[in-house]
Amino acid sequence: MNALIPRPRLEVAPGAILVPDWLSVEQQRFLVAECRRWATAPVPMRSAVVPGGHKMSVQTVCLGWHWQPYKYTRTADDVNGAPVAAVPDWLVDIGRAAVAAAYDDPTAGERYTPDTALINFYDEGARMGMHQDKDERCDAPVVSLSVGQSCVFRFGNSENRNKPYTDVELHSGDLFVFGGESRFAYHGVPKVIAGSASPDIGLPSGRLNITLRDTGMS
Ligand SMILES: O=C(O)CCC(=O)C(=O)O
Ligand SMILES: [Fe+2]
Repeated sequence: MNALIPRPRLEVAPGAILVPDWLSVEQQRFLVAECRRWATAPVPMRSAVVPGGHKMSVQTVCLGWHWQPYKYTRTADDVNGAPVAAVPDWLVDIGRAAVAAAYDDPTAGERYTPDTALINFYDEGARMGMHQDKDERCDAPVVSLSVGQSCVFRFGNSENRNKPYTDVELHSGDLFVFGGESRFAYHGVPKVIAGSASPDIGLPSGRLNITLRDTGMS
C-alpha cells in the first residue's frame, strides 16, 4: 500500500461498506493490547472445531456470547466451560460509531447495540472459508475491524458461496460493515498478505479481526 494515496470509501455491495483507515494508530495499539488480554482469560483463544471434525485455522475468543460452530452460549462449553468476558461499553461505542460512519447515519449508529464480539487471530497461513454469519437471531449489521497484517477479504452474494463475489484488501485500521441487503452475504478470507505487517501497532505478525454483532438473544 502507498499510504500517500488515500483509499476511497467503497460500497462493495448494497449495505456492505469498506471505510479505509478508520481506526487511528493509537486505537489499533489499544485494541491489540486488549486482544492480548482477552486471548488468555477467562477463556483462552482457540481454534474452533466444526461439526465433522475439521479444526479452523483461525483462532477465536469471544466476548458477551461464546460462539462455537454453530451456536452462541454464555459459557465456553467447547473450551473450559467458563463464562465469557463482557463486551466493554467502549467497544459498543466503537460499534455505534462504526455503523454511523459506514452508513453516514448517526441514528443508525445510536440504534446499534452489539452484544457479542468475536476476536479472530490469523497467522500468515490461516484463512476462513466462505460462510454466512447466520447464527444471530437479528439482522442488525456486522461491524468488522481489522488490525495487523492485511488480508484479501472476499465478499459474495446471499445465495451461495460462489461467484459473483468481490475481493478487497483489508488493511490495518480498516472498517468493514455489512448490513441491510448484504447482512447474510457469504464472505471469507482467502489469504493473509505476506510482508504486510504494520510496525507500530504492537503486533509483529498476523492479523486480528474483531467482529461485533447483535445475537438477538437474551
Ligand atoms: O476476518 C475477517 O475479516 C472476517 C471474519 C468473519 O467472517 C467471521 O468471524 O465470521
Ligand atoms: Fe463471518
